Amino acid sequence: MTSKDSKSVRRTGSGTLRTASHTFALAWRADPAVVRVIIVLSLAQAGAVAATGVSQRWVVDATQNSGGRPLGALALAVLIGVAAHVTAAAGNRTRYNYQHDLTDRVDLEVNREILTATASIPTLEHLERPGYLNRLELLRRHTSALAGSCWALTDTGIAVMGAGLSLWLLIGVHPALAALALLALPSLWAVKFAERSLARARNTTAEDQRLENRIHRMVLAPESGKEIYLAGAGSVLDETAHVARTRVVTAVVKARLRATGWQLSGWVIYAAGFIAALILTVSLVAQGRASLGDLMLVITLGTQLRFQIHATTSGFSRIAEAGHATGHYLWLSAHARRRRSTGTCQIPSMLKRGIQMRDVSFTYPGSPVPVLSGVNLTLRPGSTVAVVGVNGAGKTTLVKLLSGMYAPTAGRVDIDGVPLGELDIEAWRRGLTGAFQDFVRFQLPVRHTVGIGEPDAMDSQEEVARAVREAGAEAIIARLPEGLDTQLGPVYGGTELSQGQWQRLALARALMRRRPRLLVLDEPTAALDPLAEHELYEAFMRQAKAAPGQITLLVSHRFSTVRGADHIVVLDGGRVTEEGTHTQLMAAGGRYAELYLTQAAAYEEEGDRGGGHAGSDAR
Ligand SMILES: Nc1ncnc2c1ncn2[C@@H]1O[C@H](COP(=O)(O)OP(=O)(O)OP(=O)(O)O)[C@@H](O)[C@H]1O
Repeated sequence: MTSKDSKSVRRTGSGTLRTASHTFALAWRADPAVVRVIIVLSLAQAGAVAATGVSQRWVVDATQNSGGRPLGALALAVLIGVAAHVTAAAGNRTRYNYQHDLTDRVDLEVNREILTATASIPTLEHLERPGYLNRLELLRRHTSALAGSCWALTDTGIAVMGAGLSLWLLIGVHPALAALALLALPSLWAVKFAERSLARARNTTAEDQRLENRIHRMVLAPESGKEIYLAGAGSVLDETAHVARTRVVTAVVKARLRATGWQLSGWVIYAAGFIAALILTVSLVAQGRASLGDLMLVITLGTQLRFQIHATTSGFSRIAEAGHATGHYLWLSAHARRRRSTGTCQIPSMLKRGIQMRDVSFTYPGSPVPVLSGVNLTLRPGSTVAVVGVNGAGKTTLVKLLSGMYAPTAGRVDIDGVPLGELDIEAWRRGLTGAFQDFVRFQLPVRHTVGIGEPDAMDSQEEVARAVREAGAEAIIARLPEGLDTQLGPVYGGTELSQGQWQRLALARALMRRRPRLLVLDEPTAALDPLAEHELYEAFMRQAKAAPGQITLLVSHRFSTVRGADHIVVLDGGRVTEEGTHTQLMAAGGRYAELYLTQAAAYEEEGDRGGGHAGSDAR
């Protein structure tokens, strides 16, 4: 083991202790009375096996010399034996049930902590890093081990105490019987090797586990199910998931087989030692140096020592599993702490200087090619800014940087002169709202599907009705059986909407937030017909003019919509190639003018053919 390895083992060891004390605190908070009961039962459990052995020795010896021992002592020995047996059997079951229940409750809390830590990271870029996602997957799969880490430690402590007591009694019969403990060591080592090999197998197949989960979710989700059905891609995806699963299972089964081999050889060594211990005790009895009661004690404790050592080793393996999950848990907590926004500057209630992008460049994690390069832009308060460009030009990426979902790789984004990183990011988020092309279908009652756009007002009938009205979605609600209370989506037996209707509700959701500093509309009307889109944008631009501190950022491929914006930015290959008003850009006769005229000609042609559908765009 290198010094680096041993350092990391030490770190995980102390990390397991730290996590165990944290989960113990969570269990205590959940139910202190139950924790007390578990501790008492655990301590009783530690002495139960030794007490059973001693009482059996007394009973046998008392029966042998019934004249020498009073009947009362025999009765006491029997009583102790019965009490120890009941404690071992019933107490163990009760303790196990209580521990199980508390572990489930702590598991819930731990999962909540994981979500909170993930959500506290201000940007979203970590959600696209395979390394991060793999560790998160491993952590999520082992949260119950983490939640039970305090019981893994106490159970192991109790098993060690119990085994210690048994050994002490065995040594009392003959010191050589202490060798039984030494002979149990190989099985302890075997557990350690087995755990390591299992952890390695899990780590190396984390990506396959994630792939299989994702494919299953995709196949079962109605949104992706449609395309998979039409393409007949179910069997191909099924095969991919199957291959990934097979790789996981093969690696884990191989590791388990190796583990079983190690453990079996450990137990064979112990069994040989136990037989030798029995032969030794029988010879001691024959020589009169030990009583039949001692032989009984060796049989009972020798058999039980095997279980106690098994409990110790499985306790160690639970600690190792918890340690494995602890490593990921501590990493996530540290990562979230490091990435947590430290900005404290407050955002003015109304932007005065607006948003400036200064020499901004951006490359997605893991990608060698920059998506945005040297972008300089000013978005003035009270204006509507439209961003146009062909597919892949970097429009959505620009929106992600402006809203703080991603941090620029170079350059900076200033809000009223303050770098985004120095702002109280939560406050900045509360000042944002937006609707996107890939909107979410929240399958909830309509009032919450819309209201969730402003959690503080989601139960306000008035606010939800206003947002619905402004998004032009009143006609959709009027047709629903229970109006705003209608459950949406087939997953919960609710009403299904068309793509365009869902999109209208997504727009209404974006409009729930009153007086945002930045309203982002990133092709949120792609599923609407062109006339409806045009009317909506006209309405948005009118509203934007009436809100002096607000910036409305509009991404669209439809130039008839874009021309009404105060400022138009043309992106090409991640660079700003033109900017200005529609009139200025047309006069310049550049790329914008070319795209605009091409699209206008297409509209006219279609109109001449009697289609009257101005829906083509500049893609
Ligand atoms: N999460 C991501 N990881 C890596 N590359 C990405 C990611 N998202 C987008 N890209 C790449 O960034 C480039 C710009 O994408 P972006 O979505 O910003 O373009 P866009 O102009 O909005 O395109 P569209 O008009 O098709 O919506 C594309 O080449 C795309 O492949």
